[in-house]
Amino acid sequence: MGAVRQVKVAVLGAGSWGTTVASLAARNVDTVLWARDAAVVEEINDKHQNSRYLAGFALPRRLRATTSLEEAVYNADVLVTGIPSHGMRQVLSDCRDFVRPWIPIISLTKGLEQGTRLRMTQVIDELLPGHPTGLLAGPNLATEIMAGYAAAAVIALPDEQVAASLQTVFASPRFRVYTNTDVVGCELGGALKNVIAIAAGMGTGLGVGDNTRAMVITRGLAELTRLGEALGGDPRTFAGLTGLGDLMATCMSPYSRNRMVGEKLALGMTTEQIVAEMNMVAEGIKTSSVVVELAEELGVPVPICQEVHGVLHLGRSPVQAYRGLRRTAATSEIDGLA
Ligand SMILES: NC(=O)C1=CN([C@@H]2O[C@H](COP(=O)(O)OP(=O)(O)OC[C@H]3O[C@@H](n4cnc5c(N)ncnc54)[C@H](O)[C@@H]3O)[C@@H](O)[C@H]2O)C=CC1
Ligand SMILES: O=C(CO)COP(=O)(O)O
Repeated sequence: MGAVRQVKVAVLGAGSWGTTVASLAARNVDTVLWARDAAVVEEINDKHQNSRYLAGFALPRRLRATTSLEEAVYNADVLVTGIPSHGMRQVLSDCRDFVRPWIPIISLTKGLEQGTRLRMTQVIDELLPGHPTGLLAGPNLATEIMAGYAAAAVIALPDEQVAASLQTVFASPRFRVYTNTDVVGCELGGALKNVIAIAAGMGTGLGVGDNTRAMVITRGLAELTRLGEALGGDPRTFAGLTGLGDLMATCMSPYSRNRMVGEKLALGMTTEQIVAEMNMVAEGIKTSSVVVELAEELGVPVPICQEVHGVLHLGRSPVQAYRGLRRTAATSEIDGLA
């Protein structure tokens, strides 16, 4: 993939992040963005904007959009999927007849599939077997990237050379793209941090102190690392951009949708009310259930995720959740299990 300008990229999903990554790629290579909504496609092609998801930002003029999956995908050299986890399987299934057999497929999604409990690259491997499959992740709040703030991400694929060949597709002077071969660790970091961000948001909403929030973030990292390692991730990955880095960005930023969900729960809203008034996805809501199931099956303690799940899905209150966390026994910081 040396002659990068000749590479054709298809990005599926024109939400905040799909549109942002397509905008990054369009500055380097020929890029087409697939959206299911004709009005979104029309606005991107005619006005170079996506006001529903990225209001106020100008998109590259060379970025094209289409509602046709076949048109987006049939001659792509790289397929990028920015569909929320609950819709990924269906969209992949709809486009599998058009995808060329050898091309890399890169997931942008930070969630686990309900029911199957699969990571998104596993869902891709199931529906489109035989492709080099990986992901792009890191502390990357879409609106900050669009506004031009510097950031870094990781492109993770099992083959280092394929990962390295894709760096230039997404990178810019303000967007550093590192490589990693630990797909499992990078993918789990991105999915699990969303659940901890809901806990951090609840803390913000309840008015806890900064020390308390730091405790939640740090012990959240311990939880994420423990479960991630049990599921096959490299412990070093969780201290990197896709683990600690993304956890910090998401827990600290008022732009994070997951943190916002936590804040609204603390104000007394129910999960159903919050989802009903959101026009974007907060993956941590669904992923919290999968995390609790996986942790129980593997015997890995995840007290913070369990409290978040309790508030989101079992009617516990955020105050009860924070009281519950205070009651968790403090054991050895490094080897302890809670
Ligand atoms: N927004 C951000 O800053 C970042 C988001 N992500 C991840 O990227 C993924 C996508 O998130 P966003 O673009 O932010 O979400 P969004 O809520 O802004 O947009 C979601 C997009 O997916 C489409 N969609 C929803 N359900 C669908 C379905 N069943 N079938 C087909 N299309 C469907 C929507 O029409 C919309 O275009 C999520 O997993 C998120 O965690 C990752 C990094 C940064
Ligand atoms: O993953 C993200 C930043 O890296 C975006 O987080 P939210 O989905 O919580 O907005």
